[in-house]
Amino acid sequence: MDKSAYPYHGGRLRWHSSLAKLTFWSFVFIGIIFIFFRFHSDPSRRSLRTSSWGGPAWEKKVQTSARIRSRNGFSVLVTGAAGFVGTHVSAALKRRGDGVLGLDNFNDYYDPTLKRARQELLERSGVFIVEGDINDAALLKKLFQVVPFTHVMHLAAQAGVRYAMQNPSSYVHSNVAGFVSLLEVCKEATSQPAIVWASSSSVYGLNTKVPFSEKDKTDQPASLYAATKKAGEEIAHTYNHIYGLSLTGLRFFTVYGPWGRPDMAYFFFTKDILNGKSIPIFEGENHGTVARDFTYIDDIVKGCLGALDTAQKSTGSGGKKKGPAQLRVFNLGNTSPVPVTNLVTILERILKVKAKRNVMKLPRNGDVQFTHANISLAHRELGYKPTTDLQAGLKKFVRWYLNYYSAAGKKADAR
Ligand SMILES: O=C(O)[C@H]1O[C@H](OP(=O)(O)OP(=O)(O)OC[C@H]2O[C@@H](n3ccc(=O)[nH]c3=O)[C@H](O)[C@@H]2O)[C@H](O)[C@@H](O)[C@@H]1O
Repeated sequence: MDKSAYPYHGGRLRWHSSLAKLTFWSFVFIGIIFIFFRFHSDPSRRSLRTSSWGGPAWEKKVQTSARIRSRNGFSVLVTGAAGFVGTHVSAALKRRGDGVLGLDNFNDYYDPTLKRARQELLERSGVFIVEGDINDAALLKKLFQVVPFTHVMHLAAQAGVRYAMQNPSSYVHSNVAGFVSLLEVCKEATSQPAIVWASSSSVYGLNTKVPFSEKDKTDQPASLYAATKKAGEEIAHTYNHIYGLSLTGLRFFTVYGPWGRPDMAYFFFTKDILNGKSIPIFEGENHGTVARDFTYIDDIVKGCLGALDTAQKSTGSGGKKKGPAQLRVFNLGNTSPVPVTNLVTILERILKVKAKRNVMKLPRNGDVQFTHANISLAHRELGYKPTTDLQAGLKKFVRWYLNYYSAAGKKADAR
């Protein structure tokens, strides 16, 4: 057929096809822009996205959750309440009659489904978690207007040692800026709360003298994570000095257990062993042992409660210091380091599956070769005495893991 005999028809076809092309390329363009903003946006901004808050119904929920139900009980704001340690501490405080209000930004550093499941667990025991970021000063101020918190258990943080190389700004955002934002609001309160917060064993960095003691220097952090926790300790000193805030930092040593963090080795080793995947096991120079002072969550919770119970009142009010206030730092470890290879052997025994071990040199990714806590100070001052060894604690973890991931058909979306 001679196409030129039908010029109009041919033009229409051409017009249709160019319209289709235009539409197609517009979608591609919009898609690229969407992907760009989804994956390249500043993580700090991403986590600042908060759900709506405020209004009489919301305030009532906040007040009810924070209401003290025991004699001499506390009213505690728990930041990072949907996190691993935050969930356990919130539940324990609630159980003994303290008022507890949670705050969490539910970011996607690891599977947020797990955080939502922890939230459900807490909600069933009467703990409400406000969805918001510690950098949101307006939200924090509002919370302090609604509830005169006696204590803040500050556990919100960007955790994980190795991830700091991938997303450094998230550490500065949460562990430095977020901490300052929280302290700013606390110091302004008419009745300043006492603050207990999570530092880390990683502040001991490249130290070689063991066990690590609070008296040791902490000026050789091996990761940005450790550096931000160390910065937190210095910031705590400043706010204590200028504003009279009572501050207690707890140096946690590799905390593990049920409802744990999927980015941690014991957790994803379990997942990978069960899936027949090989696991990378780090070793030091000349096949040197890499070991951790793994500490069971229930022991850590007891340490946290001990710290809250012995925290003295802040002395300032409305941003003005009235006198010297308490400033403390404690190691909370198990004080019996276990080589990572032994951790794997224990998991093999519990899971009844042989691991595919891929032993490799400790990468330069922020990891240190060993940790070991001296806990005599915490024992003396907080009555802290860990009672769970790694074998017993991992058994409890595996029981929870199998139950959690089989029960709801949930996928162990560990990393
Ligand atoms: O105690 C602490 O301060 C820190 O404890 C953990 O950090 P880490 O001890 O490095 O815990 P994991 O990431 O679970 O690693 C445990 C051990 O397994 C080793 N590992 C890790 C990953 C891997 O692929 N292979 C491997 O052998 C690490 O070198 C380390 O010795 C937490 O992730 C930090 O948030 C916390 O602050």
